[in-house]
Amino acid sequence: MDTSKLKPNDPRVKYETKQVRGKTYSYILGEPQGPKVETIFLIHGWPDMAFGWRCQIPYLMSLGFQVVAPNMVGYAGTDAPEDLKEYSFQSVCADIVALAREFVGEKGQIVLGGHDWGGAIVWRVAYYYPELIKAVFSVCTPLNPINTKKVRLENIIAAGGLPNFKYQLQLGGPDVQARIQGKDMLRKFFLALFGARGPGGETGFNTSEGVLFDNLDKLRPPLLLDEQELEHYVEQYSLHGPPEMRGPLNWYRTREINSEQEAEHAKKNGSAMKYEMPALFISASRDSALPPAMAKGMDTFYTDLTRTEVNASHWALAEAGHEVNRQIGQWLNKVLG
Ligand SMILES: O=C(NCCCc1ccccc1)N[C@H]1CC[C@H](OCc2c(F)cccc2F)CC1
Repeated sequence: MDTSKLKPNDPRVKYETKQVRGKTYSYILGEPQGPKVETIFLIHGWPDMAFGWRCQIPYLMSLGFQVVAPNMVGYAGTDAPEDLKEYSFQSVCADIVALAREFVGEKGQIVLGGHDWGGAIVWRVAYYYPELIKAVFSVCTPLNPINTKKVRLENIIAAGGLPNFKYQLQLGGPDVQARIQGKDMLRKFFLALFGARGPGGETGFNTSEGVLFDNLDKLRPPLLLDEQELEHYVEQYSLHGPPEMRGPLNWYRTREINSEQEAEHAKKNGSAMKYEMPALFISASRDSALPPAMAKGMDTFYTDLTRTEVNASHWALAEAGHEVNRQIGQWLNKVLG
């Protein structure tokens, strides 16, 4: 079968919706040609959508997987509720479990993969619902152990910690939501986030400041997306009326909810984390938000962790698509036998 990357509205896959815990979830569904090996769920990050897995979906279908790639809460054809609790790790995990049960039933299992925020989510799903997960992998995002300390990100950064997370302060604030509205601004926003440069090499985003609004008008191709892909991101993000970025940005407004919920969970269940299922972590050598060094010490939480690396930026799924696919395929072959 043709394993080239999906185009926008590609006829090789289906575009469906399901009601999940009171929300409409839209997702890409890829069916294998022959007998189904397993069902695999792919969870995207920010500012992305199911289409962000375009290089992986046809490849995994060719290996015999049924592939489900949801647009996560707040994104594209999925609802963007007002209530921030709907964007908390525990709520998003429950959404994924409910959607997975629609495909594999009450006793079945899935293979679960994530990129970026999706990587943070898959580690949480595998922690809270290990019985559902046959194998789990994350691209770029290392494990962030259950966070029972209620330290605010502002304080960590003011103390000189996590400088590579400083952009998250801007994203959680009002500016990007207020200033990135309408198709023209969305187009400039995606030029910035997917690596377009100005005539003097200016960037439109960096991990210490976030979106650099003054540079947005200077940005020109090339970037990691081609023209059709860029338009597809703009179209899909425009499905939510202005302020189009409210849903995606809500993912940066849940730190306190998450730490409260995780402290509550830890009080009842302890905070020991041990992953017994096969796990794969693919780091991206040039990811400025999630550098490989952040994974230091993560191995101790796993009984069966495979660690690999790809030579790529944060956008490893598209930038190093073939290598990412090769590493996932090799690992799946090893763990599924
Ligand atoms: O913000 C994210 N992605 C946007 C990247 C934008 C970008 C575009 C182009 C170039 C560079 C960057 N991702 C989140 C994903 C969850 C992460 O939180 C979990 C977590 C911890 F809190 C602490 C330790 C490890 C850990 F994974 C925090 C980054």
